[in-house]
Amino acid sequence: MPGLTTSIPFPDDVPTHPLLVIDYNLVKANDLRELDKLWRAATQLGFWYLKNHGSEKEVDGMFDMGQETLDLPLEEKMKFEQGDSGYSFGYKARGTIATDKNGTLDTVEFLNIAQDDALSWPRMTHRTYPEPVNKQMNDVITPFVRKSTAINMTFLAFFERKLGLPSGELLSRHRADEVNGGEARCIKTPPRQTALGVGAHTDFGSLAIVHNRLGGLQVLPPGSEKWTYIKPIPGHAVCNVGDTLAIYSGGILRSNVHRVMPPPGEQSKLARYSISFFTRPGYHVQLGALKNKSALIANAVANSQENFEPGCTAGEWVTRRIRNLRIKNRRGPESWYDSMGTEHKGIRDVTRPLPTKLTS
Ligand SMILES: O=C(O)CCC(=O)C(=O)O
Ligand SMILES: [Fe+2]
Repeated sequence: MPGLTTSIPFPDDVPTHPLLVIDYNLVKANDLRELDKLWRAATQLGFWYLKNHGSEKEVDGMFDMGQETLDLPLEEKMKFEQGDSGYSFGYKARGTIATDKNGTLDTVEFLNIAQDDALSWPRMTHRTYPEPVNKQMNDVITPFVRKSTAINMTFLAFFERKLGLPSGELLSRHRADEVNGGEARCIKTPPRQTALGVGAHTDFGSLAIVHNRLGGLQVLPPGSEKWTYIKPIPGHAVCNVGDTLAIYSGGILRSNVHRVMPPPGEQSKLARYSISFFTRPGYHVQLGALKNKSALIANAVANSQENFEPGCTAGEWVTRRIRNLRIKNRRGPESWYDSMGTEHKGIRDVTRPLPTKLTS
């Protein structure tokens, strides 16, 4: 089992950020103390560990499938490349995305499999995939997508209640039977890298579930200027809030900046594979704070300097965000894109607050 060759432990001399541990069994049982902890995690850092997620078998299968696919010859993988138009599904080659203001290229490759394709299999909704994906769709990928979707829908149902939204307001924006940008991802970082793998970013969609066996994922905690590792804990997923949920909630739910570095210490000798699942709203759903549906959200928007009105649909949003990342679409070494996907001239320092009003 590829990722399990974690013969090298996470070093104990690098700083790590403690995350709250949420027990999925207790969340499903509506345990009030656990739900309170989940709310704190989602509103303060926007990251938490999830234990008892019940998808260990599917996650192991995803690591095997991901390694088999990403270890294919480049020529084979390139037949499924995403291109530069902002399309999310398929293969992303190394060196196609800038990780900083100088245009330093990324060192990771990854494969995105659309939630829609996994759920409609063997009927294609968006696109085709390499053979190892097709082979594992029934036994591994579709069950993984179903379980991950169920987890995120459980979280959304809870957030909806806590945000004072009428029942269904968040869930109906993330319907699995409407075309959407949800996807499963496998990322590969080759051994012995020194540069950033995935540059500082906030996730584009609503919720992410990340499964890691090696270190590398880092967060920049609010108010801090120090990037710190999130230590992988066996059997625990790392969950986080993304931008579209931050937008709907008027910033109450926090989409925190994070990045992927090469694994720390001796672990850097190993190739790093990670498995993630992203829930995104339906393509045709309009983005914007749900301030007319909840007094809590209206109040949060009134007290915030941020712009929660990108003025587009979730489909347009994700396309724009991805398109802006691709190195071929960058207009100069000193442009950067804020979390609303808007291009800015000049040097961005992610430890500095974003400009208050954005013209999107
Ligand atoms: O590989 C990881 O640990 C996280 C990846 C990530 O942040 C992403 O794909 O958005
Ligand atoms: Fe991310």
